[in-house]
Amino acid sequence: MSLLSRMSAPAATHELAGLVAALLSRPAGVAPRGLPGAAGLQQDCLGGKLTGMTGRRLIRNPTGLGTSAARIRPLSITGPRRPSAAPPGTQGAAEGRREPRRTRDSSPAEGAPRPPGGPTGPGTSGLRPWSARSRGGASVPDLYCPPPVRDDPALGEEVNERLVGWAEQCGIYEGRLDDLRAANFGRLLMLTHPDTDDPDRLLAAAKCGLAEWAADDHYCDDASAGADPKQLAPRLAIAYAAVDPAHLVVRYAPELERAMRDDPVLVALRSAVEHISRYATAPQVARLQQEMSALFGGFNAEAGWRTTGRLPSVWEYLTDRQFNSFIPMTALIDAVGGYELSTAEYADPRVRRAVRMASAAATLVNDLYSMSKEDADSGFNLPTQIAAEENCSLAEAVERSVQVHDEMVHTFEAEATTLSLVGTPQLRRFLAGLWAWMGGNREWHSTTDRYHGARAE
Ligand SMILES: CC(C)=CCC/C(C)=C(/C)COP(=O)(O)OP(=O)(O)O
Repeated sequence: MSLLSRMSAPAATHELAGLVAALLSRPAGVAPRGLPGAAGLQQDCLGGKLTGMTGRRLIRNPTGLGTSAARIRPLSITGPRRPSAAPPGTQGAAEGRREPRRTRDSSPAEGAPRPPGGPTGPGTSGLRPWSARSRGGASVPDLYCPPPVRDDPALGEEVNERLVGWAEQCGIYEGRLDDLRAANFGRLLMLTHPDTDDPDRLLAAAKCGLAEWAADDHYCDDASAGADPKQLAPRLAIAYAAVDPAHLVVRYAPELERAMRDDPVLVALRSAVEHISRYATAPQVARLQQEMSALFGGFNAEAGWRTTGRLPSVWEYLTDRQFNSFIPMTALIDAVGGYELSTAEYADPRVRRAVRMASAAATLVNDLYSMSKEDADSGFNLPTQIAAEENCSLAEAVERSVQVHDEMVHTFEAEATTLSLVGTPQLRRFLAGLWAWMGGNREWHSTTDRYHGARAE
């Protein structure tokens, strides 16, 4: 019996649950009475004054000529399937852009499809326990995590097939396409972005995620796929140029271009960013680039630990996991959903904190589920770092890792709740999107062959 199989998934009860459910069904800026943490709203983390509990928003909705498309109705991610608007300012702007085929509307309606796990949104997990899902008899870790909002295997399958075809064209995971198909990254995207049913939007985001994973596998983790810590930093510098184009003078540009075409990881990164740019606005693409730059910095830290043979301390590892995390994937939540969170709001330190907490917690889910695979790859994960530093058994270290995860999720939940009061409808929708992302991420990790297939066992 594996370590993970001895842990059971409990009811994710939480005192905020009912209040947050009430909050998410209200218009922005209207607080339910007695919301825990409301006092913290009076002051932001830098000591500055917030605009007030029930008053103005963190960022005002845009007003004036031409801004009506940027306003959206209050969030309900359990709404019916109807075509939604393209991201503000992007309609038909790029050649080849496809409109969403099926995208979920944000308005509630009678008879709307209910998510498999019951009520959703930050805080609502306490309303319905997330039931343990087992595979081959193994139960999941005891994690505080929402349920998936939507599980549509056919949609996941469609995205996955197209994704594997694209990977083959790029040349990533050569000779391992069957493993790639079985990992079912298409399902991950279907589960984590429930506010669109458009396979092409999901595919665009899936390509970004898979290209990031390919950089991790081919450059960082998997020596049999070419990973070499000594080569990592210069490789990543060039890889960043695939994400955010470098502009060389005429004499040298062809050599860079050749390098971009010769390396499957670079081909994948460039192609993925090109595809998502059909749906994302320029500020959304810039956000993705910024998060990928930080991701690559995190990859470099791991390579440093590998080459020096020094294990990171737990605080150091957790700091790296703030950047070397799923944050480039969560950064696309609004672009995939067909709306836009403004740069100003995404950059607000309180929003950054919430986004980092949620994305890092989702990454710790990866640490817990991928432990056996990482042992084989000599990769890093939180339980291993805790066991080494705190001189405890791996089982105890797993329990402590779960506590770290749960604290982050609780923190996100409370802070997302308060941010929802002062933010725009787009922010509220984005925060609910993060919550949904965490639920879908956990579901995928508990079922994917990447961590439960023959190689992982
Ligand atoms: C954004 C993205 C998909 C990056 C890939 C690296 C990353 C942040 C992971 C969570 C993958 O983690 P890890 O390196 O531990 O890989 P496996 O768990 O072995 O799949």
